[in-house]
Amino acid sequence: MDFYGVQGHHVLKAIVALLGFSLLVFFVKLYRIRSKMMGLPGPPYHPIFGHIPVAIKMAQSLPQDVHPHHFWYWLRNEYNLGSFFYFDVWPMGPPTLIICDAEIADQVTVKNSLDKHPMVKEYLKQHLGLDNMAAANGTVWRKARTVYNPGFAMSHLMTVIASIVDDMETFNEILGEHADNDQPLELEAVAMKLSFDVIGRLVLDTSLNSQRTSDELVDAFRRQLQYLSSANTWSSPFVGLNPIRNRAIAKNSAVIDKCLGAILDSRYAASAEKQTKRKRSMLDVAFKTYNDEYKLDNSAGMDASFRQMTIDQIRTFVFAGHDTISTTIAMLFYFLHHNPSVRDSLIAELNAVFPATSSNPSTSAATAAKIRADPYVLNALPYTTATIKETLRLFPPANTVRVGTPDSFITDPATNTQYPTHDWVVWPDSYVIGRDEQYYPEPLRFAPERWLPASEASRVQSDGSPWPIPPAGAFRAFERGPRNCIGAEFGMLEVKVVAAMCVREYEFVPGFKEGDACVDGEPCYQMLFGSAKPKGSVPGKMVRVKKG
Ligand code: HEM
Repeated sequence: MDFYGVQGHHVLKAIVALLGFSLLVFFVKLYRIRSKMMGLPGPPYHPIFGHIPVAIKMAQSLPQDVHPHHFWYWLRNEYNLGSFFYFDVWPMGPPTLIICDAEIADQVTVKNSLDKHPMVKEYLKQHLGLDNMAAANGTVWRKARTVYNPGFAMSHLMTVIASIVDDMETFNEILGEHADNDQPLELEAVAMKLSFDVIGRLVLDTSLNSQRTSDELVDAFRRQLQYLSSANTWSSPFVGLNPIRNRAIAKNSAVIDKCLGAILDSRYAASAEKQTKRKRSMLDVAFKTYNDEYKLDNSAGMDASFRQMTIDQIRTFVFAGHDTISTTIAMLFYFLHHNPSVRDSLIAELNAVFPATSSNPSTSAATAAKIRADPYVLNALPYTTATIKETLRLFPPANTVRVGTPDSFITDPATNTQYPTHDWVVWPDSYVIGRDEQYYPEPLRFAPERWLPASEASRVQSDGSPWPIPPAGAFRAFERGPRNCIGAEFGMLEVKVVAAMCVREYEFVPGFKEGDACVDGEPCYQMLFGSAKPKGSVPGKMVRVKKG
């Protein structure tokens, strides 16, 4: 048989040769990867299949939808692994070095901050653009961080708090409607709309009002987020090839660009005038830093590459900020339900700082008034801060993934031996470190007292001895070093406002059922959905707290 004049047996030979070559490349790579693992610490290793047999056992022991945080915790416990270990399931996933020790984690993030792994850019580029701060490295990252750092400074955040309190009042009302109608809710999903509104205030100085209405920009963002869950290397490496999915992402992206571009252009034109006013949006702050740095004059119009970079960064702030905060809010309510004595202590602090008054008999109204008058009061809530930190310790919603290099090694502090990072995805794991008994006695106990200042008398364990002070590197919910979370202070402030305005008026009753899948006995485990999200978005009911 002829194919366009080429004889059939030639075609067959070409196919066989191609297949043979591909197999050769595959086996050479397999050999190279497997031989790198020899002598490195990790679970039981098969010279051909690597850790795939272990991964199969792990998959049988955990629900299918778990976040990789649970993989690393399970492996460490199951095989009694130490402060770090290597895990190689290639070609099912990239060979990974998991760090479970505070000091070693600091070696790759603080002392020598390794670049973000290219797979982060690969994963995020369709959603956030190529220059997004979360995935960029080198000068692109440095420029973005320099432009936006002033917008996240505490002095600037405090100018935004009053408008955020408006959104919080809406959130409080919505919780009340759910309680009064006895309606089940997914708490994280309800809190996510609040997060969109709050980020809109911070970044765009706009009321998106997505808690009550639909908005073209927010709707496009929300549609876009649906495509995140399947886009992870572990579940399906082929998902990025789906043309229907890619078209939908491109369409949403165009809507987001259009909406943000319109806001940007009008703000840029008005920014010169706004710089004289006290309250400025993050965009105004960014424009000023940019203009100062490049000695530009607004009237010349915005440089096209700066415009695209700005759109990418705003997308990044929405992406990085919306669900990390909503997860933290939902998990705070969840942990408070299971720890009534913590709830009592939290309420005691809030009552002392934000008492109801004759002019504002409801605690939320009194709190809103006090925060509007003096936003810095939010920095004087040690127990509330401790409760949020404890929530983040047990349920860190995000993590970093770095790339190893030929000249960077980790050093085991116990032996002073160096181990390679080159060709490994480097994953310092905040979840495993946050549950390590050497830093946190009774690690599974929700005990905010461990975060209180050393001078606080209540900073004691059940046996009366003081909680040990964990090393700084053991709390990594916002990561550490130059690539730490730019929105950490803002995230803490927002959750504090929720706690102050809502916890005394509503209690959340989780709705997990007998027989629901659990991880370590916990039905509300972490799932992979962009970030580490709580199972089922934390289903349950809101109940009004009885007065008196
Ligand atoms: C409770 C809330 C939050 C948590 C737990 C959290 C956690 C984190 C973590 C762990 C990282 C490191 C990620 C990595 O290395 O890939 C990170 C980075 C980042 N976060 Fe947050 N975040 C929170 C809120 C926010 C908010 C509100 C914003 C913005 C409005 C934000 C913006 C960012 C950005 C832009 C980065 C990348 C920074 C860089 O690489 O220089 N985050 N966050």
